[in-house]
Amino acid sequence: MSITATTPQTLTITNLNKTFQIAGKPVPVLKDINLTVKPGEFISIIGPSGCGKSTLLRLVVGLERGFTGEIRLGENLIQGPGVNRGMVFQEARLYPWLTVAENVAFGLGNGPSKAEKQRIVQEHLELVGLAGFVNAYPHQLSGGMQQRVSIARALVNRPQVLLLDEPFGALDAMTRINMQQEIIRIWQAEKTTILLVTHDIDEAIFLGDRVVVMSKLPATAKSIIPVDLLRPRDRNSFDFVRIRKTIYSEFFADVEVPFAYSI
Ligand SMILES: Nc1ncnc2c1ncn2[C@@H]1O[C@H](COP(=O)(O)OP(=O)(O)OP(=O)(O)O)[C@@H](O)[C@H]1O
Repeated sequence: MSITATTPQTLTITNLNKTFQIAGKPVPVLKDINLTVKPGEFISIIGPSGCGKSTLLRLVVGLERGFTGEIRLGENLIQGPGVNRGMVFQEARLYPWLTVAENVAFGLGNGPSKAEKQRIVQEHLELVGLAGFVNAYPHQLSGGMQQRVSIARALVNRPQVLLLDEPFGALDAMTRINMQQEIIRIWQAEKTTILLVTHDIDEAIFLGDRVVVMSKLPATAKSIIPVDLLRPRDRNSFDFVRIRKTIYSEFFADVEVPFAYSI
């Protein structure tokens, strides 16, 4: 059963442009990004290193200012951080001196009573499969378990949009595949809208309803490829391989590679 209270709304990114100042010079990073994400949709974002994928997520979560264009959740303009959006980073970023439960409770602030907090934390630890680790400390957990804690912490305020910035990048291959299945299970239970940045094209296809391929700087959303495959997905199926080929050619179309690739 879902523990998400609010129904997700459409996320609309319109004519989004972001320029950084680097060594006194303007560096346009994002150029005319337009993307409409349906409530509960899972979007994967891939693109060359340094093209602005993290910047895009940071703009949606409200951590980055100074842009032109609009980001809206439903009717509301996004102008800063808010509890309707949660973010998970590549490294779990847990407080080492707090227990698992205290780390998850941290995001709840002072609003709920102690008993209410305990209930919410327990629910979310069950959701990520860590109900038995309430009193453990981060150093007593594996990398995958730590990432589950950070996912629970990001979900604890029942966000409408969950932003995942290479959340499995630091994990070994087996744990990564396991976590991909876990995130699908959580997404299907919670029906949260998800934007995932990844460097792994197979991961993007395995997880996403659509894959956004960004260009090199200044980055545009140069193609948006629907992944019309039933779930659970088979990475070796003919259609998965077909979509992988399409994405590879989009991805490498404007990136110089010193080798011939074949798949
Ligand atoms: N706070 C900042 N100030 C100045 N420039 C920045 C800042 N943050 C990011 N940039 C620049 O913006 C560009 C995009 O960075 P970003 O981290 O969004 O890329 P990315 O696609 O997520 O990279 P990667 O795939 O390597 O993680 C880079 O050229 C980076 O130097």
